[in-house]
Amino acid sequence: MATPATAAEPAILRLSGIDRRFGGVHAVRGVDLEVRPGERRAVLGPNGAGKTTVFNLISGEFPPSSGRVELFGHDVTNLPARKRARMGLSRTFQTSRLFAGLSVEDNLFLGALGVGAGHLRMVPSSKDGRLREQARAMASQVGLDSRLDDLVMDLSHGEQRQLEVGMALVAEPKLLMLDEPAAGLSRAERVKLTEMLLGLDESITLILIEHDMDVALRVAQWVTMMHDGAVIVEGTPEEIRGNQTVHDLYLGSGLISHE
Ligand SMILES: Nc1ncnc2c1ncn2[C@@H]1O[C@H](COP(=O)(O)OP(=O)(O)OP(=O)(O)O)[C@@H](O)[C@H]1O
Repeated sequence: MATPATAAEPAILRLSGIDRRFGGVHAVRGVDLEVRPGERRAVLGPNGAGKTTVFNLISGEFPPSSGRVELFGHDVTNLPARKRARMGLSRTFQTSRLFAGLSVEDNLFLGALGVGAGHLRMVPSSKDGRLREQARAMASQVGLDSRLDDLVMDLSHGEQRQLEVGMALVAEPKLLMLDEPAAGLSRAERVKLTEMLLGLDESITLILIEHDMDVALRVAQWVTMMHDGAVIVEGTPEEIRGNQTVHDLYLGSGLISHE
């Protein structure tokens, strides 16, 4: 299926027939997916559709039962998560991976150091200043500049989600993957998140799992809809809004969660 990007551009991510079973649960069934550089892609679907499992297969939390994962033109099917992170993949998780006892700035500093990518290194002090600057700039980008010195444990839920996005971004990824970044955010926070995502540098490719249709369909140029482990529809946000299957399954219910 064609995507909005030109066919001449090589894919930044290609999944070919990936399958994943957990014992008797067939969580992901023969998924093919191609994402081009700079694309904004949303992955939608009801609870249990297999979205997070696909994310885990892309980031390398575990391997597929069968099929192939290519990142930045390389076969990474059997490469561990930290190596994929070093190649330029950065992601958030549904559950927080922040350092609750450290400040916002220190979290972002550690993110800039590459802690999330699993390669913390000793930094000469000359570089320390640059990374601190990077951390502060990122706090501003995700709307946390007034909270720099505050401990993560003292942030609101919404602020923690903003920081998680900042932690993923401060590593300067080529591919950014966000797992339900709007979950639990207030309406005002969701609007801010949407603006921030729309303002991301064009060089960053974004894949987003999101139950909030306003956020997902505003940010995405292309949408992949999953159900029961498989991709059932792909299209532009307009096509997705007008698709009867999607409507029956998801949008028409008016529900965010079906379980
Ligand atoms: N580690 C695991 N062990 C066993 N079953 C799992 C595991 N991870 C996911 N599953 C199962 O795989 C299926 C797909 O789950 P997944 O979390 O990928 O769905 P999802 O679309 O991300 O759902 P949600 O929107 O609720 O996050 C579900 O039936 C889930 O219970």
